[in-house]
Amino acid sequence: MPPSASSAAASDSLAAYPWLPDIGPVDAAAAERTRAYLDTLTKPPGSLGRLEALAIQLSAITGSARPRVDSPAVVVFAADHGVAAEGVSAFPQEVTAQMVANFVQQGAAINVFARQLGARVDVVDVGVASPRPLPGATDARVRSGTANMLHHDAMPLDDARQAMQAGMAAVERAVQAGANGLIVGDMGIANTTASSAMLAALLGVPAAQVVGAGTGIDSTQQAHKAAVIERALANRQANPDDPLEVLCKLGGLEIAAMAGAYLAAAAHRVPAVVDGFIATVAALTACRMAPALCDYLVFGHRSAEPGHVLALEALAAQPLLALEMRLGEGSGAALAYPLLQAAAAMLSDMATFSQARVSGKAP
Ligand SMILES: O=C(O)c1ccc[n+]([C@@H]2O[C@H](COP(=O)([O-])O)[C@@H](O)[C@H]2O)c1
Ligand SMILES: Cc1cc2nc[nH]c2cc1C
Repeated sequence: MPPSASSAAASDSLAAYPWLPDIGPVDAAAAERTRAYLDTLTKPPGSLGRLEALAIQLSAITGSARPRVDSPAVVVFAADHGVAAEGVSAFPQEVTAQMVANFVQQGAAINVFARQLGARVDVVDVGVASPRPLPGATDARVRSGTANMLHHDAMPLDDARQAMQAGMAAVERAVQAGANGLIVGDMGIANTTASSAMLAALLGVPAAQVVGAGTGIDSTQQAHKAAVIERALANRQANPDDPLEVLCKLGGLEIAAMAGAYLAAAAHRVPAVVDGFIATVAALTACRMAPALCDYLVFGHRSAEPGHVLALEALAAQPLLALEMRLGEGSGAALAYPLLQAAAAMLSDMATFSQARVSGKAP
């Protein structure tokens, strides 16, 4: 996107959503300098492929010739979904709170992958349907789960805004504590239903095209899930051109918090790695609210959830990994994170042709 288009979009979003942080365009000059510098390093030009594009993006985001991403933080937002009552998940709702306890006790996949990165995991309750507070989690609960979108709007505007602000606050804490990279994850039984409904509304596609197995439902259950979503879409009539309305009518509190987290990370010029399906729907929503955001996001992986491909295409995003994972929690983003570190190390540690006295390309 040319800088003028991007800054116009940024100020448009500020006018529409004055409570969002101001996000300027990424640093095109820093990106250009890194693009040129990469060709002075001891490798055939372009031979490190998409790692080179990633290094350029890290320079564009941070404005630095030597971007640093050595101190990542993981934030997992947890919330429940009223639509779970429709039998759309393979697991019962209480698993959300139980997994929050597992995150706190360091036993989940994201804890294991975060440890490999030396990153702390902040588990933020923005809407779990359980007694509060959840020991060891950050209590930022807006309400105890959304309403069932089949019969009511998932949440009022004030709740969505509060959840987005909880996401921003979590990033603020991480950045103040020294984080220079963010891995954002989700936990919420039935949140693939909410994400699928949002995506179908935003893209104007049938639910059957975006629905998948989630935590592991079979094809009959998937047909039921798609039918529930179609009825919810008909009942809610969300305006596809109003991403905040789509979030309120069909979304979730952790989805709102993730959207806020991406926006806050971009405002701090800190790269945020987007995880799987739910995370990408949150990113799409945030990018529709503040188009300048998109250049600040790194897409970690392509999940096995079929709607993820459509969400990525809508963002023109190319994920780094494709491991057939469908876990959430930020697990795919955490596994991709070492690629950001490799891209940054390439810029800071590789010798140039002249330093290493290696001959350049033959004329
Ligand atoms: O991130 C993904 O791509 C993803 C795909 C399928 C399932 N999940 C996780 O599984 C939960 C939602 O699945 P479900 O079947 O309850 O809608 C929620 O906690 C998500 O983090 C996550
Ligand atoms: C066990 C379990 C772990 C999860 N992590 C993210 N979503 C999940 C859903 C379930 C069911």
